[in-house]
Order: sequence, then C-alpha cells, then structure tokens
Amino acid sequence: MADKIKDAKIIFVVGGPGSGKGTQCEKIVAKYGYTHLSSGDLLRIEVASGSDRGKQLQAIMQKGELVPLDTVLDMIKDAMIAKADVSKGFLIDGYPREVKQGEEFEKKIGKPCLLLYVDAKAETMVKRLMKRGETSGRSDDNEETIKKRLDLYYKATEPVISFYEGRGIVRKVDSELPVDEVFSQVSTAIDALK
Ligand SMILES: Nc1ncnc2c1ncn2[C@H]1C[C@H](O)[C@@H](COP(=O)(O)OP(=O)(O)O)O1
Ligand SMILES: [Mg+2]
Repeated sequence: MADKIKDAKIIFVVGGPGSGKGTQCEKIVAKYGYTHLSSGDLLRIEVASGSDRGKQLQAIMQKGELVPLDTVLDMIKDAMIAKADVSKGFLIDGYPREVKQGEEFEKKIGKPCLLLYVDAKAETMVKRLMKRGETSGRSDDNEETIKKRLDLYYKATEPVISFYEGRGIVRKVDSELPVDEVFSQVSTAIDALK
C-alpha cells in the first residue's frame, strides 16, 4: 500500500464547514486530474447504504460530532488503494479534523506535500451552509448542528493548521472571494509543487 501510493501527491484540504472545500476540490479535479476523496462524502455513502455501521455514523453526524478515527481512516485508505494505479494525486478533503487524525494518517498512509487552507469567516460559512441546506438534503445542514460543527472546527481543526505550519506546507486561500478567484490562488499553490 505505502509503496503503491509512494509517488502520488497527497494534499490535505482543510477549512471550516461551508468554507468551500468541495467547490475548490471539484475544480482541482477538472484541471489537474487529482482524485477527490471527501471524508464526509465517504461517510454519507456508508450512511445511505443503511448498514449497521451506517446507522451508527448517522447518529454521530447528526449531532455534529466527529466519528471514530479508525473508521474514517480505513475508508480513506480503501478508497486510495482502489485508485492508486491511476492517480497522480489525492485531495483529502475534510481530513484531518484533529491533529491526532493527521498523525494516524501519516503512520498508515503517507505524508502530505501541501495543506490547502480554505479560509472564510464564520459568518460567511453559516450563510453558505444555511443556503446549501435548502437543497443539499444533508441532515447536518441545519442551524443547531452548524453551530456545533463550527465550534468543533475552531477547537479541533484549527490546531491542525498550526501543526502543519510548523512544517512549512500550509498555503492559505481567501475563500471570501468569488469561486474563480479562490481557484486562481489554489492553482498557484498547486503549480508550485514538484
Ligand atoms: N467562494 C465562494 N463564494 C460563494 N459561495 C461559495 C464559495 N465557495 C463555496 N460556495 C458555496 C457552495 C456551497 O453551496 C456552499 C458550501 O461550499 P462547499 O464547497 O460545499 O463547502 P465545504 O465542502 O467546505 O463544506 O458555499
Ligand atoms: Mg464538503
């Protein structure tokens, strides 16, 4: 496993809920051909399957809490293995959510070459999520859960950014700007890799 993805680039895409991670990842996929793995989407697929594990996950996610570390990591790893032969890079979207998740990822999978920090104000994120909630069908896009997810983001995930800043791999993009302008900052960060 470690061998198979050794040469692939790994990018952590980190930012608050509703900051625009998914939106930017979609554009990276289109321009650079990376494989996009959203931990949230992987979990939602499991929930939709109606499995016992899915039911447990559903309860946790609806409360806006983090699901157990090994569960998410196993799902990401399986998805990476499935794409290892054809992928030159992986976008790990919405993970790590806490420093410990990052450490586990590196132990079991590999090191990121870049942490893309998608930054937006809390007020902006709430607005976008409320709007997204009108059509997303996501049970966690409601006012009460959004507040919890934001609190958890500031408490658990912001330290992740400081942790990787120490390694010099963090590039911050201003996601208050229109999507295409954010993407031009994203492109600059990715073009600088190699
Ligand atoms: N730069 C931007 N300007 C305006 N709206 C944006 C934006 N980036 C994303 N959005 C919108 C699209 C979605 O409806 C909502 C949340 O975006 P998202 O990509 O789903 O966020 P995330 O994956 O970080 O939770 O905000
Ligand atoms: Mg997303």
